[in-house]
Amino acid sequence: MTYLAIVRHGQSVWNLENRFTGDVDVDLTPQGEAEARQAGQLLKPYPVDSAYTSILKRAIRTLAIIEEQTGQTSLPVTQSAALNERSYGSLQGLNKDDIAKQYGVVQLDKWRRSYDEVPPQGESLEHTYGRVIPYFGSEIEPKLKAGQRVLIVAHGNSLRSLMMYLEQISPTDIAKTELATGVPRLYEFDADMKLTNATYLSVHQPSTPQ
Ligand SMILES: O=C(O)[C@@H](CO)OP(=O)(O)O
Repeated sequence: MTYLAIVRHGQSVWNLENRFTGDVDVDLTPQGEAEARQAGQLLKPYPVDSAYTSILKRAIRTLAIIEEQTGQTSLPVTQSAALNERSYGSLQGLNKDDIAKQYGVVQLDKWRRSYDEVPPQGESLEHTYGRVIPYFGSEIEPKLKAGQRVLIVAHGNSLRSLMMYLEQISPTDIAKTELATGVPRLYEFDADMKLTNATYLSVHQPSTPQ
């Protein structure tokens, strides 16, 4: 039995400004740092043997903050561009509301959430899947199969493609699947690498006495 935790980086400056970000290397906001700290607290009960992240600073810094919080500061960390956010091509830097005004909300939604729509000069989710999953299969899955526990800190769309693979989400259903910043998702596997549980970690709300 082992587990894999995935975390989308905390809020970035361009998340806050509602701009297409893709592979532009923008930093975390103070709120993004706070989200990373909370993710670290939630991950404390789930120590890992190694961690993976993209080569973009919003993910690298989120991972570093998580490590500080969990106390796992000497974790082996691998950075790979295979885990980068999908490229939004010529949409990068543009405001999403302005794009909605120019092209309509239906087109905006297709570019953001459909599986196969390709943003101008960018990557579709299908393209992103095509680089994330082979990397996961060759570098990360063998470690899980060997019983090691792994943390991946990456991006909304690179992780949505991984969620498709792990949870067998269809191209239609992935369009409705969102991943919030800084909220860890934990996958548990049995000895045959069969997924036994998938859950978001969240702050425990004490129940109100009846
Ligand atoms: O702009 C982006 O790169 C992504 C992630 O922040 O946005 P979206 O949610 O539109 O895919």
